Amino acid sequence: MTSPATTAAALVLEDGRVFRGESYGAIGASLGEVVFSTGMTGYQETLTDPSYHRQIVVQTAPQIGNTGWNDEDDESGRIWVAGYVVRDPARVPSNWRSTRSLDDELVRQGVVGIAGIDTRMLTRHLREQGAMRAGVFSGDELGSVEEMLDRVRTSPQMKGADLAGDVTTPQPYVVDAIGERRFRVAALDLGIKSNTPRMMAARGIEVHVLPLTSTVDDVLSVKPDGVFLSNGPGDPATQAHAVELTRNVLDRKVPLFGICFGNQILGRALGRDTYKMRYGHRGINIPVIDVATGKVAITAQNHGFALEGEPGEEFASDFGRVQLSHYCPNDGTVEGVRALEVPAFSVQYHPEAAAGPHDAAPLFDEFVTMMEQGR
Ligand SMILES: NC(=O)CC[C@H](N)C(=O)O
Repeated sequence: MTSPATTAAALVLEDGRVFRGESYGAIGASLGEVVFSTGMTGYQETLTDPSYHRQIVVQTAPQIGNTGWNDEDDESGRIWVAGYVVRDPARVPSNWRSTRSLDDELVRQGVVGIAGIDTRMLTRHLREQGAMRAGVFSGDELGSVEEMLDRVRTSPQMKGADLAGDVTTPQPYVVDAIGERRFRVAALDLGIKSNTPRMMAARGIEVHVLPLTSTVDDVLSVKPDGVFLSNGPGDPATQAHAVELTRNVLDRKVPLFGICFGNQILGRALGRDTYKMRYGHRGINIPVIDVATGKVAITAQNHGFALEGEPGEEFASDFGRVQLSHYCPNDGTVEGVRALEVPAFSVQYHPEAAAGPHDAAPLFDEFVTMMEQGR
């Protein structure tokens, strides 16, 4: 096999650091917030997770693309990452489900990437300096460092980014329950991953996925046994409408469950602020402690914002007492919130875990129990 000619590419960070490599996927320019993910598997799920909208993802796993691209693992209808940074792309993908190479899929979807990067050095830099704006440039877009840096420094920040509207479904749709329908859930789509309704459907839940602009009447017209707040991209501080909607749901005591962005929205609805973390949590082996039981779960995560507060802290809200129910022992970040007087809880991590460990899957059963008790 002869190796194809390579095209030079550069990753330019807002602080002036430049990493040179070769183009991977589409040739062109992409701008976004550069973040690293430590997952050793699941690159297809990562690439298609709408929460990564406007982010340039660095994979710390050195080899990417080994299992190609398949028709089953997408978490949404397209790749959402703005750009992609890898060390060593697979030359020959191999998997029984693979229908094409990752490289070809990135080209097909116009996603600009870069390969041959020392992703360990880059990750250490991001851990020290924090996630920041960056650009990947190749082909005609590869300019002088000054030019490229100027484009990076004039691109939008992640703090203050209002992005859920870009990824939400334009129209409501229904995911049928598998087997007998036991419950109906209204799921507010802030960037929902396909595996979430699937996990609910497997528990007899008919999921009505609703656009971000839905009103409380739209939600109630589903006659929901429960309301779900999904994951999603951007800064939770921009989501005033979702927060207000959540407050209306809490007022009516409809059981409510949220994941990731949904956790931040519920926390804000209960009066807590969110802040931007230095470099966030993205990976599939991140420990979380449940304050109530002291048990540790190994979890899949993808977040750059978090709720303020101390592990286990209790406080008064407009809806009664609340506890910050889960935290990450690595750094003390709040990873869950539970209302103690209305039926509502949420977690910052991913019980749908695609890819990832299944420790947290029972949270969907807890939502089911909450809906049973709500009847
Ligand atoms: N996966 C998510 O829902 C991410 C939530 C939010 N955009 C964050 O980065 O923290």
